[in-house]
Amino acid sequence: MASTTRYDEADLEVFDYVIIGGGTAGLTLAARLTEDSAVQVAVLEAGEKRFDDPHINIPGLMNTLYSDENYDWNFKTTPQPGLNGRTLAWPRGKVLGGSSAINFMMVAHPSRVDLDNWEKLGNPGWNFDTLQPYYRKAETMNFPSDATAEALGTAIMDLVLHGASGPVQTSFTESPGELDKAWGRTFKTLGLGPGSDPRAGHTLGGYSLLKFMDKSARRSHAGVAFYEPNAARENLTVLTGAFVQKIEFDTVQDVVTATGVRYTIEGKEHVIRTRGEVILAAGTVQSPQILELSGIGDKKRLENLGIVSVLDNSNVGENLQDHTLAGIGYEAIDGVPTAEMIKQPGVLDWAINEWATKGLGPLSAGVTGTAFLSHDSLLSSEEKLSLESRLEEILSATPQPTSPGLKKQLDLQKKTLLNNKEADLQFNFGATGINPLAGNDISQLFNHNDAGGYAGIVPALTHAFSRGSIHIQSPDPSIHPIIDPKYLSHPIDVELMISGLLFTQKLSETAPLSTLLKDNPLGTGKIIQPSFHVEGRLTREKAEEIVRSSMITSFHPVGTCSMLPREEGGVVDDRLRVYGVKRLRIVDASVVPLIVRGNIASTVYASAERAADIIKEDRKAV
Ligand SMILES: Cc1cc2nc3c(=O)[nH]c(=O)nc-3n(C[C@H](O)[C@H](O)[C@H](O)COP(=O)(O)OP(=O)(O)OC[C@H]3O[C@@H](n4cnc5c(N)ncnc54)[C@H](O)[C@@H]3O)c2cc1C
Repeated sequence: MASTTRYDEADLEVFDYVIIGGGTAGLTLAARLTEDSAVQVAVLEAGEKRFDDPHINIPGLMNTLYSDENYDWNFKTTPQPGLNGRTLAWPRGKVLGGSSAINFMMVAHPSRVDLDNWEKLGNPGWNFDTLQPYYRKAETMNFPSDATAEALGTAIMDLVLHGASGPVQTSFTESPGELDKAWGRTFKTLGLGPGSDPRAGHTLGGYSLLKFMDKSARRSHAGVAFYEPNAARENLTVLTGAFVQKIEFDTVQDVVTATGVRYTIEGKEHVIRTRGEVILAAGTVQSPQILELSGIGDKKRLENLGIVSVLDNSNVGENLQDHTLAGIGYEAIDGVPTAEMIKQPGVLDWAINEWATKGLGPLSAGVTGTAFLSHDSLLSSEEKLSLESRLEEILSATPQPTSPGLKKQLDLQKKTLLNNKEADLQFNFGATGINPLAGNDISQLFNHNDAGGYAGIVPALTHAFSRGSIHIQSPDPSIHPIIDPKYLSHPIDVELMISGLLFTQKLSETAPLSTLLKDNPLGTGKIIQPSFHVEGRLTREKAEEIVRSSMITSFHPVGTCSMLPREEGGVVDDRLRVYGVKRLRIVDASVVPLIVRGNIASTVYASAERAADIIKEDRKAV
């Protein structure tokens, strides 16, 4: 039985806005648009409302969410030639709250250059300065206790840059272990400590990160942040278990206008109508899927599937970009707490109790550290010279993009890459081992059979050069689209991932982290987790093998309905209106035209906050 609000009545109403997808962006929009009690909003969400579910709420249980159809759409990529032909799992949240309810809860921030690039690509008003207030608007940052602040070195946090009254709660874990405390200090030893709050727009270096959780270490996601406090609003209707099939249009004298949405609930078909707009917020996989199912996309592709073309735009589903990661576990010395301790009898029950009663313990932690580094700071000066000449070589040898839009994007990316003040890699850190074979089932990512406890150091690309696509393969909405990210199809991505893995070795050998990790008895550095089969030291060749055999998504796909000029790859304009259709917008991660560094949920919230203001302005102007 679907847990719904007034779905039986919804067919009879006509709404000002019908939002497809009650996820990160969709619920942000719904909350902001219904601040005006005269505006009627309906949200259609295929997943259910699971606000009291411990699997969602307890940070350390996040791995139990993946591959489970109660939470995850369970998408898979096509076999990836760059990854030895492997097929990867692509988790996406199928629950009220969307992917914010199943993500790793890491809070990150793009650089000024990242966001200013959006404007340079032809989107006036989308830049660092215009978006910065919206990051604050969405957030309430909870300061850590004095002891935690001291242990984690959070003095860099600048109150002015954070929100104090927004719906989404952010906090630090109040139970840092020895490894968590060592992370930021290790970067300081290397002279790579951050000089300012990561939100300043230019910060590089390693630090302990904020998580999307409240003071009691409960996950703060779009469902509990934006929907729960507003659930009683008369003008907000949220239908869960509502699976959208397609958008309905009226076409009069070649003018196509969105008028409603067809969806099924418990197998029965319904149509919900709007006098205003349909807003697609189904995420990077399903926003292009729903457009194509509705007849918006490449005409030939759709007609081959028997779908009547409503609007020919071959940009739909293209420009797919993602972050990718491949990590290594280094063995912790005996007695240093790691996630593996949960395997001991009785510890899980104790840990759940610690979390439930005090918001503390190992389950309140998860990923605790991150770092943003330019390739410039990764290596010795000799290695750096060799890498830089290789980068130049690869960049000039790689075939140039034929589309003018992609050329503009890659030119901006090259500038970022060659700018030593911009990050090329993110390094994530948690006191846990990693399963190198978990690519096809993320629920197994932290499950491994190696004896001992580990510290996982996980480099991730910040600005991948590879581009892929997502397209439907059937007119049946229940058939998953074809997801082909073309990982590592650009050789720069391979080079950077290799450099990232090599740098993990350097980190493991730098104090204080090094003092908490076991030495290899053969005198070859620290002990790398046995499943990675590294004998002796990690070399470039071995690192490439690990990248190709264990690299996975970093879960941040964007770009499939890019906000760009149409002739340069765009699906929506700078007011997020779908080109060629009236009363249809897209607001979610799919509109991001060029991927930004780090975890993107904060950027999705900020963009949706800004989108709400744009939509309100446009409503006034009518
Ligand atoms: C495993 C994982 C880990 C991540 N870790 C982090 C992290 O630590 N930090 C971070 O900042 N970001 C992280 N991210 C990324 C971030 O969470 C997402 O980029 C962001 O939440 C996407 O927001 P969205 O609004 O675009 O889509 P979503 O939040 O996914 O919302 C889309 C919604 O639309 C619904 N929907 C889709 N199709 C239909 C349909 N046909 N009918 C009805 N409803 C539909 C979905 O069920 C979903 O609720 C992670 C993501 C994942 C999956």
